[in-house]
Amino acid sequence: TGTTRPLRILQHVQRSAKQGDALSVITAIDSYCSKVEWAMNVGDKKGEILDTVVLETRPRYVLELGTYCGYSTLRIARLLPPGARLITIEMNPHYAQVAKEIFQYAGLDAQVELLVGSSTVLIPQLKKKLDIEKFDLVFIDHWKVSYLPDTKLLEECGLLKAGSVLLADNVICPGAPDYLKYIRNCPRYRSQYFPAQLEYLQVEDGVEKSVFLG
Ligand SMILES: O=C(NC/C=C/[C@H]1OC[C@H](O)[C@@H]1O)c1cc([N+](=O)[O-])cc(O)c1O
Ligand SMILES: [Mg+2]
Repeated sequence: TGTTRPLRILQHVQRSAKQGDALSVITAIDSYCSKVEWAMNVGDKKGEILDTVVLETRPRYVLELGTYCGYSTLRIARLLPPGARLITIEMNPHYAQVAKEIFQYAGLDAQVELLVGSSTVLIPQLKKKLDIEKFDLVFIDHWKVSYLPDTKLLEECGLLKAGSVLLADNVICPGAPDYLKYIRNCPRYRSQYFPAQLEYLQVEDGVEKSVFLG
């Protein structure tokens, strides 16, 4: 095995992290991706901003768009109270399989509901299929061209309420210019930019936190 980057990350986790210890899994992934090979996890610096937003939002219903290997899913899941629900959508079945194994290794697989498929197809099904009313927090980290259409879809499907928080990764690099323009000019949102760096690199990036006003 070890033929793909996600599989090599999983192998490193299984070799270096402590089973059932989510923080050691998070640390192992950051160590591997900063020293051995880069991967598109939100990373430790932007991850701390994510942690802060999760802790201050205290969400009951969380949606993540773009699971990849599950790094940010773990960062969120470890901070949620029992009874909270974390739904993560990944359209690449291989990424989803690796993420599932990483959740199991970290002991958080019961806290995470992983859906494999296109976010644009799955978002309109969430209310019926998963009995979800509204999301308190949405972490957006999938294809950058999908940020804006999927945000509009969340609005149209009535999945946001006054106070819902959107947190978008990579708004500078690779960038999501149409999303930024919309979310910063739409009167239904109050946005705040958190400058940081692209994961594991000295390149400028940041996350955009936007509160839906209803
Ligand atoms: O494309 C990025 N993320 C989108 C992920 C895309 C994958 O997830 C959904 C789909 O399965 C696709 O294969 C990305 C890219 C960089 N980057 O520096 O290229 C940095 C990041 O943090 C990123 O989230
Ligand atoms: Mg990202």
